[in-house]
Amino acid sequence: MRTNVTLEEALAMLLKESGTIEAVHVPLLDALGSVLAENIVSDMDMPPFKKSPLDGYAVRGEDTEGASKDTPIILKVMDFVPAGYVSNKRLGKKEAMRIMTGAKIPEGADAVVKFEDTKYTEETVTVYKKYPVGTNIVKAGEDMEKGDLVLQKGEVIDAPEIGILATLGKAYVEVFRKPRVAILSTGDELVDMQQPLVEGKIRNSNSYTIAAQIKKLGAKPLMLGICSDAIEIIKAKLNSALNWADIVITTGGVSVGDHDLAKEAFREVGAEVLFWRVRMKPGTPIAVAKKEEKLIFGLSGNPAAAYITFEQFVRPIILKKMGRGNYKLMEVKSILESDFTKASNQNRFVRGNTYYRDGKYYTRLPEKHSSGVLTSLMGTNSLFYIKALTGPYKKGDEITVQLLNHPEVLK
Ligand SMILES: Nc1nc2c(c(=O)[nH]1)N[C@H]1C(S)=C(S)[C@@H](COP(=O)(O)OP(=O)(O)OC[C@H]3O[C@@H](n4cnc5c(N)ncnc54)[C@H](O)[C@@H]3O)O[C@H]1N2
Ligand code: MOO
Repeated sequence: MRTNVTLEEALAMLLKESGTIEAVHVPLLDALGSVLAENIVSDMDMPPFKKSPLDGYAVRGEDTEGASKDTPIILKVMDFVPAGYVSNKRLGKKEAMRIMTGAKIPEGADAVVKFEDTKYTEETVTVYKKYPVGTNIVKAGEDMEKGDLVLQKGEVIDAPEIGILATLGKAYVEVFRKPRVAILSTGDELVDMQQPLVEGKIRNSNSYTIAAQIKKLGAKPLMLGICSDAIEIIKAKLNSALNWADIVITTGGVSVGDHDLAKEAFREVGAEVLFWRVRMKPGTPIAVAKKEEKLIFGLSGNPAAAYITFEQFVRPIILKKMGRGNYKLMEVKSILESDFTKASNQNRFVRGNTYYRDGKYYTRLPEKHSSGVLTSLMGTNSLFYIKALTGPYKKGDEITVQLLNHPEVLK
């Protein structure tokens, strides 16, 4: 087991130890937020036929030859083609068909004139200028052609990709399975919210915060509830978690106290502890173990430390398992809105609320910074990343922040 590793060493070790999960077939909408595990090749032209981009009249370009304001040309309207229907007639000389946006261009027609540029009756349409062949005709395959590699394995499926897959009739798609992540909160002081809050106890909040963090990434949380500081119970819970989950998270019991049993429990279920303690604040005592392909993250019980270490270490592993190539948090330069005078002899992550105004980011800090304080995580959309041995920082200084969510744009 390694101890007191740097942030970079810890993350590199974890990324090396974890791969991508297997692929599964899921109904199209369930693929939202997942990563595609297959290449998608179009088996058709889209649109499948030449279509009109306008409401107007389908004509033959050559019939409009010589048309002008003073010498308009009158064509005979011989059919009507709404979208979704086809005309079984063929357009002949000096003929036109009334056509709606999205309808298939009838045989014989090679241009479309929009309503506003014509004068029309039930029987005739008058055209005032020349429309060269191809005017206002959408080619078959304008969007995608048969044989096109439309989406590639590894792409993240967002709303537009869902639409493309629907266009191609993919009711099911192959994606990397969403990881199952079990959460176990340890500590004799914990009660769940249904239980009475007797003296000396506090309610378990970590399981809920972490389940929400997991859900936000598109993975599947399983809350195993709370567990007292008793090695046999922790072991039993860990074993059942390892049966189901791809990743296991515990909180509490990773420090040096008499009841800090997490590392011992990890070893007793047959896992190898990769490291314990990372040179960062908060969350220093994090321990990570590995059993077969599964990582067990032992996060600090302190709510803010658990939240921040999840973002630094668990988030990238979940994303990598989901097949995402890019799992780094975006870093931006921002202007600090208040002083931060605490000495930082190691890397530190400070809760921040970053917003954007007139082309610049600004970051506000909460009043309380203790890793046991949950309420100052409220509104945290970013982390002020203080590198070891830098600072103190003053209001107005340019700082580096990691963005956890999109900042608000203020006027
Ligand atoms: N002698 C030392 N003591 C401590 C050290 C140290 O280096 N030497 N490190 C401190 C630091 S830093 C941290 S962080 C904590 C980490 O402790 P644990 O991970 O063992 O966590 P616990 O002691 O179990 O809990 C810490 C704190 O958080 C509360 N907690 C725990 N679980 C939950 C939960 N599910 N929901 C809400 N709150 C929870 C718990 O009651 C404690 O107050 O160790 C320091 N000590
Ligand atoms: O490492 Mo701890 O989370 O600072 O209180």
